[in-house]
Amino acid sequence: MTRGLFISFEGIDGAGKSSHVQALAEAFRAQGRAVTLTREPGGTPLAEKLRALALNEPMDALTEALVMFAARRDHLLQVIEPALARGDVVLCDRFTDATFAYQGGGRGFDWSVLSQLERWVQATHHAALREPDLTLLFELDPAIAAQRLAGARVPDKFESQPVEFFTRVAAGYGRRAAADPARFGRIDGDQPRDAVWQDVLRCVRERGWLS
Ligand SMILES: Nc1ncnc2c1ncn2[C@@H]1O[C@H](COP(=O)(O)OP(=O)(O)O)[C@@H](O)[C@H]1O
Ligand SMILES: Cc1cn([C@H]2C[C@H](O)[C@@H](COP(=O)(O)OP(=O)(O)O)O2)c(=O)[nH]c1=O
Repeated sequence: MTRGLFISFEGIDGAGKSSHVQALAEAFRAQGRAVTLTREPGGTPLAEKLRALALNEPMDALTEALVMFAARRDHLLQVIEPALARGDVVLCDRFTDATFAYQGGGRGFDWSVLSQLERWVQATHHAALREPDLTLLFELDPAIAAQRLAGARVPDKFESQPVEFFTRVAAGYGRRAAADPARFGRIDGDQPRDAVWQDVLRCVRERGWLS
């Protein structure tokens, strides 16, 4: 049976990841793979309710981290683990690196507490610590990301944060990538869309997952 694959997409808001999630799903389907396309926070009815709270209601950093991990636990058990067990390619728009980047880096919440929560939440019957096989990290100067987002959509609680917040978020992502470089494919988001897409394809192809 085909082994499941778990790929997450990360980056500060406005880094340009969204259109590539759908395109990568189509590339895998074109080669005969079943794809589960999902997102965090969210991906189940319960986790989508938690998403609406997390993205709209003011709350302290620990509450925010707990809501993110509660949503993640439900999503992992209901959607991600069953899909991986079927042999699907799971493409997830954000996963735990976002909690380290936003709640850890952005909000300044304790990194070691997040590591403990990660170990608790991501232990399942299938894996001692479920993590993506590959994380595509879209990197872009926060000032350029803010320019791209201006006028593009109504900002949520995170998107309306100042540029300095996203500088800290980006540093949080950098810290996660430095701790586990083999898991990360770092993509330069400051390129035309097609060049970014070619870099996405290269990261997946060099692992032998797409021809
Ligand atoms: N390579 C690119 N160059 C210029 N603008 C881009 C590029 N990729 C995306 N955009 C635009 O930037 C904005 C944010 O992109 P989006 O994919 O929604 O970012 P994210 O999902 O990372 O928050 C959108 O208006 C999008 O059309
Ligand atoms: C998964 C996750 C997301 N977030 C934030 C990052 C984003 O600002 C927001 C939702 O992500 P996203 O779906 O990328 O937003 P959009 O639909 O506007 O592109 O939630 C956290 O703060 N912590 C987390 O653990």
